[in-house]
Amino acid sequence: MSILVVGTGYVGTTTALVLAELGWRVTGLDTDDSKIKLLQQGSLPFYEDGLEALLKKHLQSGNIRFTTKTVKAIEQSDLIFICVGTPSQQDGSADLRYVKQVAMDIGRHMNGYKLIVNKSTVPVGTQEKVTRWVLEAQTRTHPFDVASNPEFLREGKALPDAMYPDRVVIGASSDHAAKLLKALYQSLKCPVVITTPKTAELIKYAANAFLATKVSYINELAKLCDKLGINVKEVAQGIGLDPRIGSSFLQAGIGYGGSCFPKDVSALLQTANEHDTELRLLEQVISINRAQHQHLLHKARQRLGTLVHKKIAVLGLAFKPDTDDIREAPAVNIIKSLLDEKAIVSVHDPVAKLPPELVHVSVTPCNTPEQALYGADAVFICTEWKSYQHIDWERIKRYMNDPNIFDGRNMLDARLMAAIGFHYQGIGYQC
Ligand SMILES: NC(=O)c1ccc[n+]([C@@H]2O[C@H](COP(=O)([O-])OP(=O)(O)OC[C@H]3O[C@@H](n4cnc5c(N)ncnc54)[C@H](O)[C@@H]3O)[C@@H](O)[C@H]2O)c1
Ligand SMILES: O=c1ccn([C@@H]2O[C@H](COP(=O)(O)OP(=O)(O)O[C@H]3O[C@H](CO)[C@@H](O)[C@H](O)[C@H]3O)[C@@H](O)[C@H]2O)c(=O)[nH]1
Repeated sequence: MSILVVGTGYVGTTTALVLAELGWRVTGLDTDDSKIKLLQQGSLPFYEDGLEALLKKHLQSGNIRFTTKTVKAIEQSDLIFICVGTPSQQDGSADLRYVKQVAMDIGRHMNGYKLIVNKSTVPVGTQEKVTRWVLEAQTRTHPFDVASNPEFLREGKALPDAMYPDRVVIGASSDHAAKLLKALYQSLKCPVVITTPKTAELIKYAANAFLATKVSYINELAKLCDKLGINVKEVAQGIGLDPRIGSSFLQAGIGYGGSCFPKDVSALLQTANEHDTELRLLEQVISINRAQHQHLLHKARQRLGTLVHKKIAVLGLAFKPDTDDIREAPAVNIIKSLLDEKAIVSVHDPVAKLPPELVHVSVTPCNTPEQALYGADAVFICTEWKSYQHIDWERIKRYMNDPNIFDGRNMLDARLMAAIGFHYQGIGYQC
């Protein structure tokens, strides 16, 4: 079976490499020439631990190759994964234009049976749309199936998540398609949920919306903890030990970001709207999250009186550690608010870069955290990079103008920081 993966972003590249590791022959296709050139040379177009070694291994083994030649790639494949982006539109719904383009390309260049598998996160009913788009584009009739196979990997953990998934979800409308996909994944040794395409599509949104709800729930509780002088981390531990609740996604902070939770919760709400259904809980999840980063700014304003002309060091730009992805990163909103309030901002992140709209404004990008912290009136921790735990805080305190830490990820030890002489505040967590 010859496999084509269309879209070589975070999901497509990981999928292609894991399939290559499982022994399949895989082609990665992208319209972005610069990404393909990098991949052909054995370099990743994004930061993701462990993937580059696998890329080099399978370029050598011959299990993987990359191309921008759409027609040839489609003609030579039996199984095609769609892994292109599905960004938010103005109204919050998912933009399916890239998925449509791929479906039309496949239809136009089909030369025999193809199993088309959609891995992009798409609204319920998209499998039917893809089927229609392929049919409309066909110039000669060829049989095909369209299945839904949502992806659950996390950035920063993409390789282990894809190699050892908790489950594989297959939404297929034919036994043939379900059997082919089951066979493809059989060596993964995890539960396989075989269902309808619509159910598979909803499972993906329901999973992300549930996890986002957990985050907004603990963030709401953290606000109460602040008022009551209670440590939210202990509350999270105390409730998380109940297996019905579970300990994951109970880390309070400045809110969830990234390319998935914000857009997927909005898209699910939009689907509900289209079907005259109110999802009031999810409306609140979104609104809590949108305001969450303000909580940290509020604490700083209260402590410093004003942020005007205060020197603020922001540690961490990425929406979470171990990735360079800054899509919907809370740090970016915090920096924009700081600039609006005329603060002087310096920023450090081990891998992520400032977005273009913040490059030519008065934000100083720094190569080390120490550089960012020099002369600062306060530090805002926006991403819990492990390396920030290893900063020599005692030494750095001497170089700060005013030793204030506003820890948006509750990553430092409040008591230790206070003992060193810092004024330390986390989210629902302080000394
Ligand atoms: N990033 C994640 O952690 C993650 C996890 C699970 C699911 N998802 C979902 O997977 C999908 C892809 O996400 P991503 O983060 O990998 O996106 P991405 O933006 O990193 O990559 C998408 C790629 O598709 C390419 N592309 C667009 N149109 C194309 C076409 N016609 N032909 C060939 N290539 C084309 C783009 O050039 C880009 O390289 C989205 O629906 C997302 O919601 C993402
Ligand atoms: O206890 C927590 C856990 C997460 N977050 C934040 O939530 C966001 C999302 O984190 P995470 O889920 O780890 O990252 P993603 O890579 O966005 O992965 C999510 O989105 C992917 C794309 O759909 C899915 O495949 C994954 O299963 C799902 O976890 C980040 O900003 C985190 O900082 C918290 O604030 N507190």
